[in-house]
Amino acid sequence: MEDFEARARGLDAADPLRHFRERFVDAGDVVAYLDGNSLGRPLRTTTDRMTEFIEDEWGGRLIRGWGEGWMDQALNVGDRLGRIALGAEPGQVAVADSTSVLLYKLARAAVDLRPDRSEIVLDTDNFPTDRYVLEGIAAERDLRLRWISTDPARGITDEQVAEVTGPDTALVVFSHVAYRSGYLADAAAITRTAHAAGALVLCDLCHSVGAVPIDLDEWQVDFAVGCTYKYLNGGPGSPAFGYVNRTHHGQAQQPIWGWMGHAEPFTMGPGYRPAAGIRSVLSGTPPILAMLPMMASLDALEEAGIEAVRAKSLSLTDFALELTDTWLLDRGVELVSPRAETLRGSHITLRRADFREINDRLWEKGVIPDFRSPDAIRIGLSPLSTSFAEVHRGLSALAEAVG
Ligand SMILES: Cc1ncc(COP(=O)(O)O)c(C=O)c1O
Ligand SMILES: Nc1c(O)cccc1C(=O)C[C@H](N)C(=O)O
Repeated sequence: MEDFEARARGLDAADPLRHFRERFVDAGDVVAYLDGNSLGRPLRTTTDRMTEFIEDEWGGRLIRGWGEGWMDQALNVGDRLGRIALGAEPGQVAVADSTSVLLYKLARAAVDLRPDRSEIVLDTDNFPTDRYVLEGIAAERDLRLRWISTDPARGITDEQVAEVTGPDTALVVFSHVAYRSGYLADAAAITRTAHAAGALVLCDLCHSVGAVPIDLDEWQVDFAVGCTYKYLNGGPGSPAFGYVNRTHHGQAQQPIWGWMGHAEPFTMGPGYRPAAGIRSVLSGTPPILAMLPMMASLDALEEAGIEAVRAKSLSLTDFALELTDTWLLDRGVELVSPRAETLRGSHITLRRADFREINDRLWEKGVIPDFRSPDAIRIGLSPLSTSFAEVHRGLSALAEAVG
């Protein structure tokens, strides 16, 4: 019988990113945190960064801060995020709002670029907010939703997109990594397929950003959104980001015409005139304070490099899959995630009828995976903060709980 605990120790000792773990705030009672794909852990430097900001920039500079950098912060942090994690040249990413709101703004802008087309393509297993927001846009713009039925263990494929896209398709919306299964979609192929039909794409990056390499410019994605509280450790409710490919600047027009997206916000004149470029994505005052934790995380991500992060993510999920195969699959547990590396995000999902109750028991013991109704447990592995020992502790507790 293999000693997996020793294996985990060896994997941690050989992990080139192991030093990053100490940089995260220690959650005293937590035995294994396996939910970084829902809410990432804070970096220790976040505390200093926030204190300094409150004392010096906000407390010291007060309203003068807007003229000393805050007005551009949503775009400067967007550029940095674009370079480190999104494969986006400067001037195409803004940090603002929540994912739901940005999704609405950019999907509306997208369908309005194809006014003679009547359908939005999406898949049945996309995250609820994506489905609901698109239902709302369809009602508002008198469009039809064209559903791709996805097997929860898989995600959306370009072949499926090819089957349903055509001259009526205005927009294809999909998640790069599926929230339930962790399936990694081929964003470049889906984009090519949509473009071949004359449609645009909007990609939801919530479950990939910070864990999986992304190359939005190279893939020629039209629009993208994502959150910063998962693998970017931005904290609960931290702002989202939106990407608008440069080719659409000056044409794409989002529907919430606030003063911060105006060409001259402080003129306060009559009538809306959108700012040039990505600034027009903004509506209201940018959440300056709420961007700070994510900035600490971007420092760490830049230092580690996204390729090394991806390599560790794959080793972590490999190890979790091996433990699953050895301890769980003969006990009525089903794996609902792809096994192939090329199709894997940074979480794996397991299913059994009694997992709701088992998840509650694990949380009581400080083992924290994530439960998704009706019967799935997600094991989310955040490469900079999760150790192999933690994966071992978490899955052995799960194995014990399933009996
Ligand atoms: C794929 C995906 N899209 C969107 C969201 C949510 O967006 P919001 O930050 O607006 O709650 C989540 C998670 O909450 C998600 O997993
Ligand atoms: N965004 C969340 C929230 O505000 C509260 C609790 C959980 C979440 C989540 O992150 C859900 C998550 N996006 C998911 O993949 O299920």
